[in-house]
Amino acid sequence: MAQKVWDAHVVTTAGDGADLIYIDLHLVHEASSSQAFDGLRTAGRRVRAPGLTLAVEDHNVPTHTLRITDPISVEQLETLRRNCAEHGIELFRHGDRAQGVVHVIAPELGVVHPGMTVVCGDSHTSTHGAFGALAFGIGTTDLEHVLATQTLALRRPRTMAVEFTGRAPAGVTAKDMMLALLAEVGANDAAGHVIEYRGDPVRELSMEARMTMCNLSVEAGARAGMIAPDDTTFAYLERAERAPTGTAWEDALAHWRAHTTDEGAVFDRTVRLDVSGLTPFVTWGTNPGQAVPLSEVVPEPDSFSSEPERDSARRALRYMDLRPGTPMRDIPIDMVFLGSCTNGRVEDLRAAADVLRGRKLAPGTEMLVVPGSMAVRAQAEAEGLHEVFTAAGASWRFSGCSMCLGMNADRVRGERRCASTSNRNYEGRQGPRARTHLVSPATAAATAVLGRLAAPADLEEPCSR
Ligand SMILES: CC(C)[C@H](C(=O)O)[C@@H](O)C(=O)O
Ligand code: SF4
Repeated sequence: MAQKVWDAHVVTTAGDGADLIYIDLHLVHEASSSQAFDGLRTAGRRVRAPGLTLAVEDHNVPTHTLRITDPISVEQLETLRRNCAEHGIELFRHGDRAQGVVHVIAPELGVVHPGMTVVCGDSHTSTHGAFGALAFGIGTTDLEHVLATQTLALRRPRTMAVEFTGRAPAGVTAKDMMLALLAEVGANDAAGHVIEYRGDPVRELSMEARMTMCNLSVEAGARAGMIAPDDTTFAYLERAERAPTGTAWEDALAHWRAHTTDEGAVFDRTVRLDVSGLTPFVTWGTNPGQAVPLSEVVPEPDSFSSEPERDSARRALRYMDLRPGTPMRDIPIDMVFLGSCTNGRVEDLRAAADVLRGRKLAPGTEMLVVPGSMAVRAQAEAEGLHEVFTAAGASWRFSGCSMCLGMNADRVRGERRCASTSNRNYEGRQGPRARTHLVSPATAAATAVLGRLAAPADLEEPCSR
């Protein structure tokens, strides 16, 4: 599938083993685009295809208010606004009905289609592979190149199949499947590859869950992650605001159906993972692959097979202030963050609300609920989910990247410990000394109620510990 999309987009060979490939959609946000626009201006160039470029304010926006006062945010957002106005690029501004995290709004609008090439100056562009698009993050130089030419010179990536087998037990989400995969393959194992997620457990996932899965591809070091389009994909797109209609829809469908992997196709690598025995996963360390089932204990660094892994585990435990052998369920949590382009879609909010309904946050625990987009926020409010969150004692916010990374007002203060539905648990990611445990939305909600890492099942057995 990745190769077919690639082949369909080669404009010419670019020398040095690279191809010049055409880019169908370029997504832009304030945190990574300003230098590229400056470069364009210095070179006296214009944006070649403003109509294929879409910009949004997400990383720097406050989520507690629609007023922006922080001077750095003001400058970043004003720069983006000027750049978009100068080049005629559509921009979704903080507070707009369709604003949100870039990787949440583009699929929602229906502008990401199977077989497309999609880029953004952002590593989690891999999210869009859930639609069978070849979507990947790019750096500033490439960003300027795409703005100027709508093409990119790249070497053809290698391919990797991740075959999920078996049947995921109830309560095991795409997030858990991916944390289990990352624990198995490690944080950089898929470098240079485009992953295709395959197998019945993938086919059974909703589009939201497929986006969670592809989003996390980059945490295995992969260039991109993809899932072949099927009826689930088409049904999602058919409802989207900007999807093709009428005969254009019929034509599009015929085209999209062709963008799947041929039977018997050979991948450069294949990894298999049986999901039948999985239970909710959580991270204990400072990379997303340092994860274990919630039912286990903090691992002993010496139990890892290589010295780099042992060393990384030792450093992680020091930063996380954890001792080997501690049951994961005994780890107290101060803050819970529900949101991000990994798990900030309406299905994620529903899963957390189902757990929180009629319950309260543990005393001393704070929870931030940040919808991935204003559309998610509106849908959640139409379903009354915001009332469930606020009744439980959580803070209900406007949309943005928020506490996923410490680039705006939402941060984990001091050395507090946060259970987060986002995708990265690096040192300082959520605040200078913040300690992050990556979890699914359901695990996040149960954790908020008990004030320690917990799964929803733990709430039903109050006397079990
Ligand atoms: C700021 C941005 C470029 C960055 C990324 O590339 O992913 C951010 O979105 C992240 O998640 O770390
Ligand atoms: S929500 Fe987090 S991971 Fe996603 S784009 Fe924003 S900062 Fe990056």
